[in-house]
Amino acid sequence: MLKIKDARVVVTCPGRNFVTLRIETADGLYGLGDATLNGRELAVVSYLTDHVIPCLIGRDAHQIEDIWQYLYRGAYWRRGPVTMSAIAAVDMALWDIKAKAANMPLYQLLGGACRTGVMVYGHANGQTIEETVEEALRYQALGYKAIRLQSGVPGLPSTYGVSGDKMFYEPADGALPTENVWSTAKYMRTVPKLFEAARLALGDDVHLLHDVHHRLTPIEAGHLGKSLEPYRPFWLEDATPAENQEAFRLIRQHTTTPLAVGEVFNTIWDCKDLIQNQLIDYIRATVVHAGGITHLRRIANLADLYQVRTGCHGATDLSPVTMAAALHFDLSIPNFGVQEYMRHTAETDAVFPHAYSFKDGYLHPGDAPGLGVDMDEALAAKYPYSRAFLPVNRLEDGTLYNW
Ligand SMILES: O=C(O)[C@@H](O)[C@H](O)[C@H](O)CO
Ligand SMILES: [Mg+2]
Repeated sequence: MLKIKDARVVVTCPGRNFVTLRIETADGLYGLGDATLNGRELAVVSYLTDHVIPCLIGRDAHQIEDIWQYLYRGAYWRRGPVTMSAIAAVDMALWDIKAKAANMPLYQLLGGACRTGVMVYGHANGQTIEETVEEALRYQALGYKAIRLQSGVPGLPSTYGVSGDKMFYEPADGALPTENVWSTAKYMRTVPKLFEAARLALGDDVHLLHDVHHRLTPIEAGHLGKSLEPYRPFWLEDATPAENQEAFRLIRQHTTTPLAVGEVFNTIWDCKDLIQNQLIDYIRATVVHAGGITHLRRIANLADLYQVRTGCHGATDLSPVTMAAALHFDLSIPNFGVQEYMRHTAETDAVFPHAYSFKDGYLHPGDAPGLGVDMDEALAAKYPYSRAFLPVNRLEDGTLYNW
């Protein structure tokens, strides 16, 4: 028995907000879990402190599955990003503790390494197609085997995925949500030109990805997928909002461009139909927003039956704790596809020192016991919470649209 003695939540903002759960056992072991939900952070803080932590004290940290079921079924109100991020944080911290107790890196407990490294994709973005291609060449020179391309759209003042500080794109800001303007027609004219230019400049050996960020109708998505086929994209991400899983059938009827979806999913129920009907190629659910390693493994196992591979979300709002958890998971599953990797700032890396490292386009979680991530709490305390919102999006006539 590894008795849970204490647990607390730490909120810090080294450039952006992170919520971290720290669970301690009676024998002095501790584990970390990420609970960051971008733009809605404090809801998860309250969920953990007010409703979860009191139920954890005294339990056996070894009983990961039982504690997962206890929190999921015990809430009665199932699913949802706040609940599932809170459960994820507990799950990550318990896996961290178990692997530390075994004195092994977590991936060993998950079945051992299935590959030598985790292929990651970086984000190349620019105001123009030329600038984006230039940026992509920079990623290629750093060794990246896969690169996501997002460029500004002529006629629109700002576009999702494009920022001044290129390596460290962060959409959340402001005392109130930023308002962007969107035109599907203008966007649809730009993306094929971007892919044509990028394929020409980068050659055939690099994987090119694109995120539509939930902005098209199914028939528009089918059209975009078809128009990108000549440039062989690795995937088209979040082509339509996925509350309507059935919509992907329509997209599929029109294009062989591989489809990725799921960064906003929080349980297997959000992607079950998409997977079983073979309507997607990559599932993007991730450790922190989909109930932790325990639940993500369940999703990956279902996906494996249908040759659907993983492509875990890995934006900067997922802390180094999630990044480490994702890497142990990625290394250990048979149907890994690719891992998103947006570099954290130096301030964030200093608060969360970690064993994972990048080499030649691959990340490796390292061989430190547990997740291989720590938290410098004295440093974390120097960066108080700062409220930030994700943007909203309006059509040119002012209609509120999907961001
Ligand atoms: O779609 C992505 O890749 C991300 O940038 C998301 O917009 C972000 O993680 C939301 O918090
Ligand atoms: Mg995305």
